[in-house]
Amino acid sequence: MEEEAGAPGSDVSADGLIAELLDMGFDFDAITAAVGAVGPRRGDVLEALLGGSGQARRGGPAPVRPGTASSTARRPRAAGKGASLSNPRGRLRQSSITDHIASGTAGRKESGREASASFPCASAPGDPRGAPVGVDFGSRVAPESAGESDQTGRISAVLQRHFGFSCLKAFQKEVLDAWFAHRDCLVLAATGSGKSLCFQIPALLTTKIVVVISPLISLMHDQCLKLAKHGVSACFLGSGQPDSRVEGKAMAGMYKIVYVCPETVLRLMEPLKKLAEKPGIALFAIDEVHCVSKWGHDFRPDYRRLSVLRENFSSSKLKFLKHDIPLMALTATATIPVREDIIKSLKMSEDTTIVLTSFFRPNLRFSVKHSRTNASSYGKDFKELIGTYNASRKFKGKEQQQQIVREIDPDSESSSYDSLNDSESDDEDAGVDYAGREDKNVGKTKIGMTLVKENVENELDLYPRVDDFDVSCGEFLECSQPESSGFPAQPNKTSSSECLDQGPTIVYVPTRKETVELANFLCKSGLRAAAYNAKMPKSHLRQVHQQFHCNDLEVVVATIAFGMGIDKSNVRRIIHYGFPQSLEAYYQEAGRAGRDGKMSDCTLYCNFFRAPSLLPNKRSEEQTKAAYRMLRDCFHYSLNTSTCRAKILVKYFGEEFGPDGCRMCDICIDGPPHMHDFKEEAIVFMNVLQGRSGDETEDMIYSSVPHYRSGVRRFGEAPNFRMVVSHIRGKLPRFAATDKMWWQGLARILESLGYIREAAETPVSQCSTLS
Ligand SMILES: Nc1ncnc2c1ncn2[C@@H]1O[C@H](COP(=O)(O)OP(=O)(O)OP(=O)(O)O)[C@@H](O)[C@H]1O
Ligand SMILES: [Mg+2]
Repeated sequence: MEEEAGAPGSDVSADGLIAELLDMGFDFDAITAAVGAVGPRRGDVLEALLGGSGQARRGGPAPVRPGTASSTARRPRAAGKGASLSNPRGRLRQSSITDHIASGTAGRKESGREASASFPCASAPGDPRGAPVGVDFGSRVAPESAGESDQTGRISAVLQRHFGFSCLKAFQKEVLDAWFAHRDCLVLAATGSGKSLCFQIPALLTTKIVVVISPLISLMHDQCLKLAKHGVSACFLGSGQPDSRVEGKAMAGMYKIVYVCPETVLRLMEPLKKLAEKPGIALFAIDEVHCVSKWGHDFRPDYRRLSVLRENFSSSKLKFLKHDIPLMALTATATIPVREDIIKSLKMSEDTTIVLTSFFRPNLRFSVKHSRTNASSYGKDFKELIGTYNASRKFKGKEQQQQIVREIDPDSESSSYDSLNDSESDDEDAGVDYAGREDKNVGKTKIGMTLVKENVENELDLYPRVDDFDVSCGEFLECSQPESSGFPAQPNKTSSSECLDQGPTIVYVPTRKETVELANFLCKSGLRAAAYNAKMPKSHLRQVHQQFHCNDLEVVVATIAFGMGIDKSNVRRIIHYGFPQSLEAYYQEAGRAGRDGKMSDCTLYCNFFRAPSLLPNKRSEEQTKAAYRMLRDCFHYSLNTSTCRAKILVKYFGEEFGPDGCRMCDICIDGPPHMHDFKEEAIVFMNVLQGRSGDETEDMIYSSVPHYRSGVRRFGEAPNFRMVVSHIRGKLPRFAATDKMWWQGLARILESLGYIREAAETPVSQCSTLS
């Protein structure tokens, strides 16, 4: 039987333990401090680390469900059965968090392969994949005949010298082994686990160039800056590249790592072939590779065309190549169908190595709350957040706080937010898209800069755009000082005040307009907040990135345009104020939190009736259906009252979680709610939906699934939800005082059980009885 974390006698070497704990998502500094304090006993170190998280939380924001989380959060999950995952080729067993906790995990075998959960700074003994396989190391490193220990030594040296890390994580080693073997590799590892290092290290082991395909300028910029700081020359190419000479220099091999957006790769095929000949291309890394798949949440058509890489850079096509140039495809959010689609679409080779780690993030605490998610609920929903930040700078003078407000909105006296309070008026507009609502305040809002009207038009950022960012500098040399490139040298040091000891918050909202509305509201409540959406001027977006990285902002209120790949260690809260587009998008965005391994909150505020109105109408039928499918998964996630949130999320990516939950989420803490019998209400609702009086309460047989609309009803269409509720409240006195939101919840439950359907969906003909 596997030993539980913290059990006596579960000691391993300090290096092995550090590697295990890194894999679990703990911060390196925290681990070494804990090992220093309590010695290299796994149980003691875990206790110290988890105790430390609890302490950190006591000093941090109030927990979502106060009072109960801290004690249970410290309990390690019992070692259950190791998670197994049906991976596309069945070659590798997925590691689970229990692997990381249980002792003796390294060396467990499955399917003929070692699923080592950890390794110190040396290859696992006897690992056949560690054998030297003719890597062309070029002039910087030893010749190909070098043994495995030399290989490990070189990696260690590079890791220490450039990144200051003492060990690779187990999965990083697996990936590098595949690269040494010239194999294509699909890397599926949790957000914040360190995927970037997998393709950055090869650039430092050879004289060849690493070409990285990445979807966003902001992401490329961020990574280039970090590389420059670590003494690695890099550049990015694409529509956002301000210096036309950089492309030529990159194709001449002057930067170790070249980031390219997918559109540009297609244009650069010929120069890349020359680069492959001299000085050579070590690998093509395709980051955020879920963008390849139509089934993924960030589908980018140009990613699909990246099959040209396998077609053109093989030894059969380019005679000077000894081996095909390996493809390394990486993502944190790919469901099983998406993985299959990726391998097929990119034409990855038959013997592609799939490196699969647990998607579980042990320090993320998930919860769901129900809300109107509009301006009328800001006051109530953000009270705690505002209190948290304001309290942390209580020693600051009142005068200074007022100045912040004046800076941000000189028109504060005319603000509509003055009227915001905790009242829960039964606003009939709640749940209706903002499109039809006039907000005179927004056009004249200032958030550190003047926003013009077109910045706040009510549109969704459907896909993050590649040119999402405006940069002044397009190349990043080893000697570049990060300051000169715009971002600070110490990105996680608080530069402006002590108020950010909690770490910042990202609030995701569905529409661009809301980014401005909510940011304005938070600014007026005394917080340092900024809006971020794709339609804002790029100079503003750049400023937000910079301030966010410098800890000058407490809250960024953003659409999906902000997030993918953002690697800031101390983000403490991710709030989704409204439904995400899919659970994949949700997990990706939530993954921005807690990258330092400390406890962080991921809260979803949902209004079941608002989501469909946010689906853009310019979609094909197929896209609309897919969007509904993804939304329905989000509904199920939020409607769930009995299964651990983390369990549902990792299951979505095909991972079995074992019998226990995370013991941190709202479900694990609060348990399932008391059951209520709402049969009478359900029958009334369905009767009215079908045009009956609603007074009959006996079981009814329906000839088809009744439909309803959440929007305005047109002639001949299914009844509008608002009318149904008005009818119930008007005609049936016992329901006169009922809340519309309550009926919305009931309707979504009925829908999830198949009793009713929203009219925009394809009708399903079936008989249902409520019994
Ligand atoms: N071997 C290691 N030891 C310690 N820290 C590491 C190691 N490898 C990577 N890290 C750190 O982990 C953090 C996250 O890395 P990275 O941005 O590559 O994550 P990611 O897996 O690409 O996440 P996402 O899916 O969100 O893009 C970085 O700050 C990096 O320095
Ligand atoms: Mg990444």
